[in-house]
Amino acid sequence: MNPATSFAQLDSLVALITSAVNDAKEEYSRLNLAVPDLASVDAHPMDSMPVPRKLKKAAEIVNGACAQLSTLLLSPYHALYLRCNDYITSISMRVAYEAKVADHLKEHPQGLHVSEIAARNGLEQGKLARLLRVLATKQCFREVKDDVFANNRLSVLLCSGTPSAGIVGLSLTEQFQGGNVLYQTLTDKVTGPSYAPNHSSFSRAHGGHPLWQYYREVNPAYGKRFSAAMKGFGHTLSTETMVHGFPWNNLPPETSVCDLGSGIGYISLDIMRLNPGVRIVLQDLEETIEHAKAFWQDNAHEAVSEGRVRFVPVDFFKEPPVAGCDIYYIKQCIHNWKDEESKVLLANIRKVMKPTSRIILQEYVMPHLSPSSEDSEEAHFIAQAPAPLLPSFGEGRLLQHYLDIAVMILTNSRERTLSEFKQLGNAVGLEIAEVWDCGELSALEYRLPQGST
Ligand SMILES: C[S@@+](CC[C@H](N)C(=O)[O-])C[C@H]1O[C@@H](n2cnc3c(N)ncnc32)[C@H](O)[C@@H]1O
Repeated sequence: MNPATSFAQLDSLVALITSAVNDAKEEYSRLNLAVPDLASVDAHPMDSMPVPRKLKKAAEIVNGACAQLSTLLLSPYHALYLRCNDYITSISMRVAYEAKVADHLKEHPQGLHVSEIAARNGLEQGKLARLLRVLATKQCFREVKDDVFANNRLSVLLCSGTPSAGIVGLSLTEQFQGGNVLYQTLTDKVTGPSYAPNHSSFSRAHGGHPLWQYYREVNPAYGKRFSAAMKGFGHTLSTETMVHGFPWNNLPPETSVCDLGSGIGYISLDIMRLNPGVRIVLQDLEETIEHAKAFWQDNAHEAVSEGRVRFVPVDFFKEPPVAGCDIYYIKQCIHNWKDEESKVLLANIRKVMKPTSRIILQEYVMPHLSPSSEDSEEAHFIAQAPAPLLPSFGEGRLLQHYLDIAVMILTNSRERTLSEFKQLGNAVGLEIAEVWDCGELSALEYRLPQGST
């Protein structure tokens, strides 16, 4: 190929980056906000507000295009080696998290010598410094002088008690341990082809227990951490955007919303803050509903005392949820189960729907990566990235693929495409009426077919 022709792909990627960065600057100017400072440990206003669509898209394009551009310019040996060793970031992060490095640095904004950090957590200082340097290279922690480390915008989120601490712990322990035995799980004649929860790699690494049973019977402390992790993960997925993606604020007063598989119900709390007229019913397994009660008592006790929220334990496979609600909201539960169980769950809801009831299922809708994919319905609902990026935005939307594998490891389940969601609904007599773009996740709206009872 003519060298000049081959430069076109470099130029296209750079042009995409330039245009996306300009969009980002416009959004920060419109909101009168500065771009976050990576060295700062203070929360930025953008961290707790709905991320504007234009800014989110700009970040996805920059992320996808920078990754693609650097892969073009690096030698393939170098690029491949880096990918094979991505886990070194995870293991370094685990050491920093377990050894509470961020906590130790909290009172030392100017930084602390690694010998002092090591004196507090008992690790060998030379090894600790090398691990922290890997993380600092990935913009988590800063090395402010030789062997002196300080927190920054990312590392401060590793501190105990922050919203992200739970999801960091879950990712780096139970999920990581499961991931370690994924290959054995996939090549085992029994567990490889199976989608049963007790055949997950998590189960292989944890005495054969499926995840929920493990939390209930073996490690309730991790079970509690999982509930907190789901709330923290809301920040990763930009909960605010998820809540603003569906018109919750237009629902008439007294609309009943059953949050099924609610966890502690933090999204429902956001929904109620957006529309105080709604009536919430939280439904989950008994022990999780106890966590939900405590969370609502701490964060919205007046809604509890005024009866605007009810707590009703359920096993959603064994019995239907509370009957006759206007909305059945179910977020990131179906992705934990294979089709058979998912159909039972949806069929149980269908049994108690009124003709006007809607199911709002909030999940990732997985894209096709191939530019030749002709799923026109998907193209209608799901934004495609501009060429020469992968249509799915490549690394710009890596998170959805990470989560797809996380649920493979933890619960032996998967994220689904739009046509798979359609098939699930059709199998139990439900139709998809709308797909709402909620930023990271989508909200699929299922209704009963017209004229059905
Ligand atoms: C991935 S979490 C999602 C929680 C919440 N919707 C959110 O997005 O944060 C899945 C939830 O399903 C609940 N769950 C699992 N099995 C269940 C069952 N048989 N009946 C009711 N809830 C169940 C879990 O306790 C957990 O809270």
